[in-house]
Amino acid sequence: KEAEQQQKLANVVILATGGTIAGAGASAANSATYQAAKLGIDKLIAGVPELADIANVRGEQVMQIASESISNDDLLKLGKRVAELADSKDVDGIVITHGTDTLEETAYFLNLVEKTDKPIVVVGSMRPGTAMSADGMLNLYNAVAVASDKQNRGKGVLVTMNDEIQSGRDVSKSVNIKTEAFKSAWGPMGMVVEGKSYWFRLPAKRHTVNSEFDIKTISSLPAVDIAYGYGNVTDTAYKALAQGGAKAIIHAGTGNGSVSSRVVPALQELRKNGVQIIRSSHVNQGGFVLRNAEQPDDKNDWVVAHDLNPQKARILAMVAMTKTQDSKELQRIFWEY
Ligand SMILES: NC(=O)CC[C@H](N)C(=O)O
Repeated sequence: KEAEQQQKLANVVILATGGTIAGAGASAANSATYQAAKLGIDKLIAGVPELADIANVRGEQVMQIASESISNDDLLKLGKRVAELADSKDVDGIVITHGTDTLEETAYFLNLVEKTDKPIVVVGSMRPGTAMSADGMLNLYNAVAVASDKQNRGKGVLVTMNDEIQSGRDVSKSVNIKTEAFKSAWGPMGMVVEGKSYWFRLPAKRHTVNSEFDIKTISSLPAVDIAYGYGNVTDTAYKALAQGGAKAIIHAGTGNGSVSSRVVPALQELRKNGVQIIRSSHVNQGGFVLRNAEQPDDKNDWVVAHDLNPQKARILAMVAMTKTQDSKELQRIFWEY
């Protein structure tokens, strides 16, 4: 009977990378003070015995770190392992446990480069498993449930936190401490309740199988850095980043991605020297930067990130620049993804 049930269940691999979902605190009252990335994947799986009812689950520890320390090389390593598993006939879905600080970056990266329609779900938690009212167990259960359901194929890389199914492209950590941390300016795509997925909308942007990018052909990512716009800003950071080797600089601009008059000449100069300048906005949600609004992008040969926040714009710029150094092509890519 047991063997029969196993045959019917989907095969889901959990790739563990660390974060709070693998964290541990000194006491149950420590919901915010704890160490991330302490528990191995076997302990995480053992902590949610109900997983065995919904999928044949196995785990792999890809790394064990807090996500603010994830490097481009880590992204490539994870992305290549996801692709290998997605190609395997006996894998139906993939879950990645991840720290929440850069979860949105990893989810968007995978959304751009994984050529599969199998569900890929990135998940984390806001409280360690040792805390009262820890959210990791349910988030992981929901992630495995979403990854094991064939109906969830072809919808891009997903993020399941706080009962919601979010697009890996759109979602962003918008609140810290609280468990309703992950939001998208365009709303969640669905809900996952008691392991069942309920869909309300689908992504309009190119992703996974419809993407022109493929992790299997990417061996390194170019340096792309971010500089922040604010009152009384100087051009020091922008120049330093270029000197440090940045091939593109994401301007995390005020409002419409506006650029201080004290910074404009340096950015024009950097562009002439070959550095791509990409204007985004650091407003909290719903940034929307348009070409030639606030700044003459056609004249300056700059790119706009449209609705992508600065950290997501960095991911897309890196991936795009593995294929093109042309600013018009870059701009096309920023509209399409
Ligand atoms: N809630 C979290 O996962 C944050 C812990 C840690 N800073 C990380 O991103 O891995």
